Amino acid sequence: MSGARKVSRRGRFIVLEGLDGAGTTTQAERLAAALRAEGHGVLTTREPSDGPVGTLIRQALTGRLGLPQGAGPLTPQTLALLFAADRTDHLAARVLPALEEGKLVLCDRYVLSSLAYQGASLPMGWVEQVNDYAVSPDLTLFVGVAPEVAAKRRAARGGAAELFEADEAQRRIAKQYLAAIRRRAKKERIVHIDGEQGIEAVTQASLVQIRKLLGRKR
Ligand SMILES: Nc1ncnc2c1ncn2[C@@H]1O[C@H](COP(=O)(O)OP(=O)(O)O)[C@@H](O)[C@H]1O
Ligand SMILES: Cc1cn([C@H]2C[C@H](O)[C@@H](COP(=O)(O)OP(=O)(O)O)O2)c(=O)[nH]c1=O
Repeated sequence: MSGARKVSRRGRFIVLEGLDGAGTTTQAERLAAALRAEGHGVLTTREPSDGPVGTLIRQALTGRLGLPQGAGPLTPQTLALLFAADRTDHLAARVLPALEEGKLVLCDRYVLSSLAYQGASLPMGWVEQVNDYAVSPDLTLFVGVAPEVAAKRRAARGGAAELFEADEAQRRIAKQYLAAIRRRAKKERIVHIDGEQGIEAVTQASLVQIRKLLGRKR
């Protein structure tokens, strides 16, 4: 990000991104296992985080906020600010300490999700601005799948539908991801992984990119 702070980080910050159902949760677990087996210290984490604001967001996404009768829904702006607020807590509580300890941090979603999801209904420049505090990842792996493929995988996975999971919203978010990647790729390393391959192939393609990062001098 333009105002990204320089923090002492001996570790590496790796982010997984993609549509709901693209397979980032599956890959985060598999990549962590593979990297730990190679002797790396790994922290797996996610956004929305498991902190107080992240927990509130997850309740909002599934309509479980428990608001009094008549209290309106959160506006897109409020939600964007909540994601950005959660991010600052998450960085302070989990990500930055692990990076300082020299760990590999594998994070399921980060700023690019805000640019794609909140940027689908708000000016992307504003969303970027409210996330200015967030440090840049060393590598982002975008697990790309067609919205129809992601929808089939969500249906097979089951579970309650969340706020952004309607088919039309996902098609808009897919386009927005590509616009966000074009915008951020000038300043950050973002690699597209073909997420329509089998699970193991996606893991191996991701490991190639992570090993490249680990082999590179800072
Ligand atoms: N490459 C893949 N091929 C086929 N199915 C997959 C693949 N990756 C994940 N899945 C399945 O799709 C569903 C959604 O995956 P998940 O990792 O939960 O997605 P996300 O965290 O991106 O929403 C799960 O049931 C998972 O087993
Ligand atoms: C981190 C982040 C997530 N989101 C959305 C993406 C998902 O729809 C939802 C997170 O829910 P989650 O359960 O993590 O999604 P999944 O496991 O299916 O990928 O929040 C945003 O809209 N903005 C953000 O900044």
